[in-house]
Amino acid sequence: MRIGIIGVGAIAEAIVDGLATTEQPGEISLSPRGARTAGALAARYGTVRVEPSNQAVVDRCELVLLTVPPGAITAVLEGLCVPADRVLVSAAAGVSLANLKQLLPNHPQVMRVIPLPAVRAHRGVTVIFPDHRTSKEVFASLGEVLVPVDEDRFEALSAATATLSSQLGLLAAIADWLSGRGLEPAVAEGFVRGMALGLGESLADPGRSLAVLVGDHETPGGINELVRHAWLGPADRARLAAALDQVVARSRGVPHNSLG
Ligand SMILES: NC(=O)C1=CN([C@@H]2O[C@H](COP(=O)(O)OP(=O)(O)OC[C@H]3O[C@@H](n4cnc5c(N)ncnc54)[C@H](OP(=O)(O)O)[C@@H]3O)[C@@H](O)[C@H]2O)C=CC1
Repeated sequence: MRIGIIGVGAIAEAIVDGLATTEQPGEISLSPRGARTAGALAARYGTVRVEPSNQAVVDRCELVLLTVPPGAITAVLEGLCVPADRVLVSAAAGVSLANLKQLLPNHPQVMRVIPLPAVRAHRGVTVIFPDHRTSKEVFASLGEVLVPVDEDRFEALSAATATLSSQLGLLAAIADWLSGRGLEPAVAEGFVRGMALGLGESLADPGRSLAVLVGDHETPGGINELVRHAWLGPADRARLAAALDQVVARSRGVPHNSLG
Protein backbone atom coordinates (compact mmCIF):
# COMPACT_ATOMS: atom_id res chain seq x y z
CA MET A 1 0.00 0.00 0.00
CA ARG A 2 1.27 3.47 -0.90
CA ILE A 3 0.91 5.97 1.93
CA GLY A 4 0.34 9.64 1.18
CA ILE A 5 1.24 12.56 3.42
CA ILE A 6 -0.13 16.07 2.98
CA GLY A 7 1.78 18.73 4.95
CA VAL A 8 5.44 17.85 5.26
CA GLY A 9 6.67 19.52 8.44
CA ALA A 10 8.13 18.31 11.73
CA ILE A 11 5.79 15.44 12.55
CA ALA A 12 5.54 14.25 8.95
CA GLU A 13 9.33 14.08 8.79
CA ALA A 14 9.41 11.93 11.94
CA ILE A 15 6.73 9.63 10.50
CA VAL A 16 8.54 9.26 7.17
CA ASP A 17 11.86 8.60 8.92
CA GLY A 18 10.09 5.90 10.92
CA LEU A 19 8.19 4.32 8.03
CA ALA A 20 11.14 4.36 5.65
CA THR A 21 13.35 2.53 8.15
CA THR A 22 11.00 -0.36 8.92
CA GLU A 23 12.00 -3.81 7.73
CA GLN A 24 9.70 -3.68 4.71
CA PRO A 25 9.21 0.00 3.87
CA GLY A 26 6.30 0.76 1.55
CA GLU A 27 6.08 3.56 -1.00
CA ILE A 28 5.34 7.06 0.32
CA SER A 29 4.00 10.05 -1.63
CA LEU A 30 4.49 13.53 -0.18
CA SER A 31 2.71 16.80 -0.90
CA PRO A 32 4.81 19.56 -2.43
CA ARG A 33 4.22 21.97 0.52
CA GLY A 34 6.93 21.80 3.08
CA ALA A 35 9.14 21.69 0.00
CA ARG A 36 12.50 21.67 1.75
CA THR A 37 11.65 18.81 4.09
CA ALA A 38 9.82 16.89 1.36
CA GLY A 39 12.78 17.23 -1.00
CA ALA A 40 15.22 16.15 1.71
CA LEU A 41 13.12 13.07 2.53
CA ALA A 42 12.87 12.08 -1.14
CA ALA A 43 16.63 12.45 -1.44
CA ARG A 44 17.15 10.38 1.74
CA TYR A 45 14.90 7.44 0.84
CA GLY A 46 14.36 5.71 -2.49
CA THR A 47 10.81 4.76 -1.44
CA VAL A 48 9.73 8.40 -1.03
CA ARG A 49 8.62 10.76 -3.82
CA VAL A 50 7.21 14.27 -3.93
CA GLU A 51 3.97 14.68 -5.88
CA PRO A 52 3.09 17.80 -7.88
CA SER A 53 -0.05 18.61 -5.82
CA ASN A 54 -2.09 17.60 -2.78
CA GLN A 55 -4.66 16.07 -5.17
CA ALA A 56 -1.96 13.91 -6.76
CA VAL A 57 -1.19 12.50 -3.30
CA VAL A 58 -4.86 11.54 -2.85
CA ASP A 59 -5.08 10.13 -6.37
CA ARG A 60 -2.07 7.86 -5.87
CA CYS A 61 -2.60 6.68 -2.31
CA GLU A 62 -5.21 4.57 -0.51
CA LEU A 63 -4.29 5.95 2.90
CA VAL A 64 -3.55 9.66 3.26
CA LEU A 65 -2.17 11.29 6.39
CA LEU A 66 -3.05 14.92 6.94
CA THR A 67 -0.27 16.64 8.84
CA VAL A 68 -1.02 20.27 8.07
CA PRO A 69 -1.59 22.85 10.83
CA PRO A 70 -5.15 22.69 12.26
CA GLY A 71 -5.90 26.11 10.79
CA ALA A 72 -5.10 24.86 7.28
CA ILE A 73 -7.43 21.85 7.36
CA THR A 74 -10.48 23.59 5.89
CA ALA A 75 -8.55 25.14 3.00
CA VAL A 76 -6.77 21.86 2.27
CA LEU A 77 -9.88 19.67 2.28
CA GLU A 78 -12.02 22.20 0.40
CA GLY A 79 -9.44 22.11 -2.36
CA LEU A 80 -9.42 18.31 -2.62
CA CYS A 81 -11.61 15.58 -4.06
CA VAL A 82 -11.24 12.60 -1.74
CA PRO A 83 -13.04 9.56 -3.18
CA ALA A 84 -15.06 7.23 -0.97
CA ASP A 85 -12.51 4.41 -1.22
CA ARG A 86 -9.74 6.42 0.47
CA VAL A 87 -8.78 6.41 4.13
CA LEU A 88 -8.02 9.85 5.50
CA VAL A 89 -6.04 10.01 8.74
CA SER A 90 -5.84 13.45 10.33
CA ALA A 91 -3.17 14.41 12.85
CA ALA A 92 -4.53 17.94 13.25
CA ALA A 93 -4.92 18.63 16.96
CA GLY A 94 -8.38 19.79 17.97
CA VAL A 95 -10.14 19.17 14.64
CA SER A 96 -12.99 16.75 15.40
CA LEU A 97 -14.20 13.86 13.28
CA ALA A 98 -17.45 15.76 12.75
CA ASN A 99 -15.55 18.79 11.42
CA LEU A 100 -13.48 16.61 9.11
CA LYS A 101 -16.51 14.73 7.77
CA GLN A 102 -18.30 17.98 6.96
CA LEU A 103 -15.45 18.78 4.58
CA LEU A 104 -15.52 15.37 2.86
CA PRO A 105 -18.68 15.09 0.73
CA ASN A 106 -17.72 11.68 -0.73
CA HIS A 107 -17.61 10.08 2.74
CA PRO A 108 -14.20 8.39 2.77
CA GLN A 109 -13.24 6.65 6.00
CA VAL A 110 -11.87 9.22 8.44
CA MET A 111 -9.59 8.63 11.40
CA ARG A 112 -7.77 10.85 13.87
CA VAL A 113 -4.29 10.11 15.17
CA ILE A 114 -1.90 11.56 17.71
CA PRO A 115 1.59 10.66 16.49
CA LEU A 116 4.53 11.61 18.69
CA PRO A 117 8.03 12.46 17.46
CA ALA A 118 9.33 9.15 18.90
CA VAL A 119 7.74 7.36 15.90
CA ARG A 120 11.01 8.28 14.17
CA ALA A 121 12.82 5.70 16.32
CA HIS A 122 9.87 3.24 16.26
CA ARG A 123 9.20 4.09 19.91
CA GLY A 124 6.03 6.13 19.58
CA VAL A 125 2.74 5.48 21.29
CA THR A 126 0.27 6.55 18.61
CA VAL A 127 -3.34 7.17 19.56
CA ILE A 128 -5.89 6.29 16.87
CA PHE A 129 -9.64 6.89 16.84
CA PRO A 130 -11.83 5.24 15.76
CA ASP A 131 -10.37 1.79 15.49
CA HIS A 132 -9.14 0.99 11.99
CA ARG A 133 -7.13 -2.09 11.06
CA THR A 134 -4.91 -0.61 8.32
CA SER A 135 -4.11 2.60 10.21
CA LYS A 136 -3.28 0.52 13.25
CA GLU A 137 -0.92 -1.65 11.20
CA VAL A 138 0.85 1.44 9.81
CA PHE A 139 1.43 2.96 13.23
CA ALA A 140 2.14 -0.37 14.92
CA SER A 141 5.25 -0.49 12.73
CA LEU A 142 6.34 2.74 14.49
CA GLY A 143 5.83 1.62 18.08
CA GLU A 144 2.74 1.00 20.16
CA VAL A 145 -0.84 1.90 19.26
CA LEU A 146 -3.57 3.00 21.65
CA VAL A 147 -7.25 3.06 20.63
CA PRO A 148 -9.46 4.90 23.14
CA VAL A 149 -13.13 3.97 23.40
CA ASP A 150 -14.46 7.40 22.40
CA GLU A 151 -13.43 10.79 21.02
CA ASP A 152 -13.61 12.47 24.45
CA ARG A 153 -10.86 10.19 25.70
CA PHE A 154 -8.94 10.84 22.45
CA GLU A 155 -9.15 14.60 23.19
CA ALA A 156 -7.94 14.02 26.75
CA LEU A 157 -4.91 12.10 25.46
CA SER A 158 -4.29 14.84 22.92
CA ALA A 159 -4.35 17.43 25.73
CA ALA A 160 -1.79 15.36 27.66
CA THR A 161 0.60 15.69 24.71
CA ALA A 162 0.34 19.46 25.14
CA THR A 163 2.55 19.08 28.22
CA LEU A 164 5.60 17.93 26.26
CA SER A 165 7.18 21.35 25.85
CA SER A 166 6.43 22.11 29.53
CA GLN A 167 8.26 18.95 30.55
CA LEU A 168 11.25 20.07 28.50
CA GLY A 169 10.78 23.61 29.81
CA LEU A 170 11.13 22.27 33.34
CA LEU A 171 14.49 20.76 32.42
CA ALA A 172 15.55 24.04 30.82
CA ALA A 173 14.54 25.93 33.98
CA ILE A 174 16.62 23.59 36.16
CA ALA A 175 19.61 24.05 33.83
CA ASP A 176 19.13 27.85 34.01
CA TRP A 177 19.07 27.68 37.81
CA LEU A 178 22.32 25.72 37.78
CA SER A 179 23.89 28.33 35.49
CA GLY A 180 22.75 30.99 37.94
CA ARG A 181 24.67 29.07 40.61
CA GLY A 182 27.88 29.42 38.61
CA LEU A 183 27.86 26.25 36.48
CA GLU A 184 28.92 26.65 32.85
CA PRO A 185 25.67 26.57 30.80
CA ALA A 186 26.92 23.62 28.73
CA VAL A 187 27.85 21.69 31.87
CA ALA A 188 24.51 22.51 33.48
CA GLU A 189 22.57 21.41 30.41
CA GLY A 190 24.61 18.24 30.00
CA PHE A 191 23.99 17.31 33.63
CA VAL A 192 20.24 17.91 33.38
CA ARG A 193 19.99 15.94 30.13
CA GLY A 194 21.83 13.05 31.78
CA MET A 195 19.38 13.08 34.70
CA ALA A 196 16.43 13.05 32.32
CA LEU A 197 17.85 10.22 30.23
CA GLY A 198 18.24 8.21 33.43
CA LEU A 199 14.56 8.81 34.16
CA GLY A 200 13.76 7.50 30.68
CA GLU A 201 15.25 4.15 31.66
CA SER A 202 13.07 4.00 34.78
CA LEU A 203 10.01 4.89 32.70
CA ALA A 204 10.72 2.10 30.25
CA ASP A 205 9.99 -0.47 32.98
CA PRO A 206 6.22 -1.08 32.76
CA GLY A 207 6.34 -3.12 35.97
CA ARG A 208 6.58 0.01 38.15
CA SER A 209 3.72 2.51 38.20
CA LEU A 210 4.43 6.25 38.07
CA ALA A 211 3.44 6.56 41.73
CA VAL A 212 5.92 3.81 42.62
CA LEU A 213 8.64 5.51 40.54
CA VAL A 214 8.06 8.78 42.41
CA GLY A 215 8.65 6.88 45.64
CA ASP A 216 11.69 5.14 44.16
CA HIS A 217 13.29 8.54 43.61
CA GLU A 218 12.59 9.88 47.08
CA THR A 219 14.01 9.28 50.52
CA PRO A 220 11.36 10.07 53.15
CA GLY A 221 12.18 13.53 54.44
CA GLY A 222 14.86 13.89 51.74
CA ILE A 223 15.61 16.50 49.11
CA ASN A 224 13.44 15.11 46.27
CA GLU A 225 10.42 15.04 48.56
CA LEU A 226 11.19 18.59 49.71
CA VAL A 227 11.22 19.96 46.15
CA ARG A 228 8.15 18.00 45.00
CA HIS A 229 6.09 19.21 47.95
CA ALA A 230 7.34 22.76 47.46
CA TRP A 231 6.23 23.16 43.85
CA LEU A 232 3.96 20.26 42.93
CA GLY A 233 1.36 20.61 45.63
CA PRO A 234 -2.45 20.44 45.27
CA ALA A 235 -2.71 24.04 43.98
CA ASP A 236 -0.08 23.41 41.31
CA ARG A 237 -1.78 20.19 40.22
CA ALA A 238 -5.09 22.06 40.01
CA ARG A 239 -3.48 24.70 37.77
CA LEU A 240 -2.12 21.97 35.53
CA ALA A 241 -5.53 20.28 35.36
CA ALA A 242 -7.17 23.63 34.52
CA ALA A 243 -4.70 24.21 31.67
CA LEU A 244 -5.40 20.73 30.29
CA ASP A 245 -9.16 21.31 30.61
CA GLN A 246 -8.61 24.50 28.64
CA VAL A 247 -6.90 22.54 25.85
CA VAL A 248 -9.87 20.16 25.65
CA ALA A 249 -12.32 23.06 25.69
CA ARG A 250 -10.42 24.80 22.89
CA SER A 251 -10.60 21.68 20.75
CA ARG A 252 -14.37 21.72 21.25
CA GLY A 253 -14.57 25.35 20.21
CA VAL A 254 -15.44 26.67 23.69
CA PRO A 255 -14.08 30.23 23.97
CA HIS A 256 -11.45 30.52 26.73
CA ASN A 257 -13.18 33.41 28.45
CA SER A 258 -16.32 31.31 28.94
CA LEU A 259 -14.42 28.81 31.07
CA GLY A 260 -14.98 28.93 34.79
N1 LIG B 1 4.74 18.20 15.88
C1 LIG B 1 4.20 17.23 16.60
O1 LIG B 1 4.87 16.59 17.43
C2 LIG B 1 2.76 16.84 16.41
C3 LIG B 1 1.95 17.51 15.50
N2 LIG B 1 0.64 17.13 15.32
C4 LIG B 1 -0.22 17.81 14.35
O2 LIG B 1 0.38 17.66 13.07
C5 LIG B 1 0.14 18.82 12.30
C6 LIG B 1 1.47 19.34 11.78
O3 LIG B 1 2.29 19.69 12.89
P1 LIG B 1 3.84 20.02 12.66
O4 LIG B 1 4.44 18.99 11.79
O5 LIG B 1 4.40 20.27 14.00
O6 LIG B 1 3.72 21.41 11.85
P2 LIG B 1 4.76 22.07 10.83
O7 LIG B 1 4.45 23.52 10.83
O8 LIG B 1 6.15 21.62 11.14
O9 LIG B 1 4.34 21.44 9.43
C7 LIG B 1 3.13 21.72 8.81
C8 LIG B 1 3.33 21.54 7.32
O10 LIG B 1 2.07 21.71 6.69
C9 LIG B 1 2.32 22.37 5.45
N3 LIG B 1 1.13 23.01 4.92
C10 LIG B 1 0.51 24.12 5.34
N4 LIG B 1 -0.55 24.39 4.55
C11 LIG B 1 -0.58 23.41 3.62
C12 LIG B 1 -1.41 23.13 2.50
N5 LIG B 1 -2.45 23.94 2.20
N6 LIG B 1 -1.16 22.02 1.76
C13 LIG B 1 -0.12 21.22 2.05
N7 LIG B 1 0.72 21.45 3.08
C14 LIG B 1 0.48 22.52 3.86
C15 LIG B 1 3.41 23.37 5.78
O11 LIG B 1 4.06 23.69 4.56
P3 LIG B 1 4.96 25.02 4.38
O12 LIG B 1 6.21 24.71 5.14
O13 LIG B 1 5.15 25.10 2.91
O14 LIG B 1 4.16 26.14 4.96
C16 LIG B 1 4.29 22.56 6.72
O15 LIG B 1 5.30 21.87 6.01
C17 LIG B 1 -0.62 19.82 13.17
O16 LIG B 1 -1.98 19.77 12.85
C18 LIG B 1 -0.37 19.31 14.59
O17 LIG B 1 -1.51 19.56 15.41
C19 LIG B 1 0.11 16.05 16.00
C20 LIG B 1 0.87 15.36 16.90
C21 LIG B 1 2.25 15.72 17.20
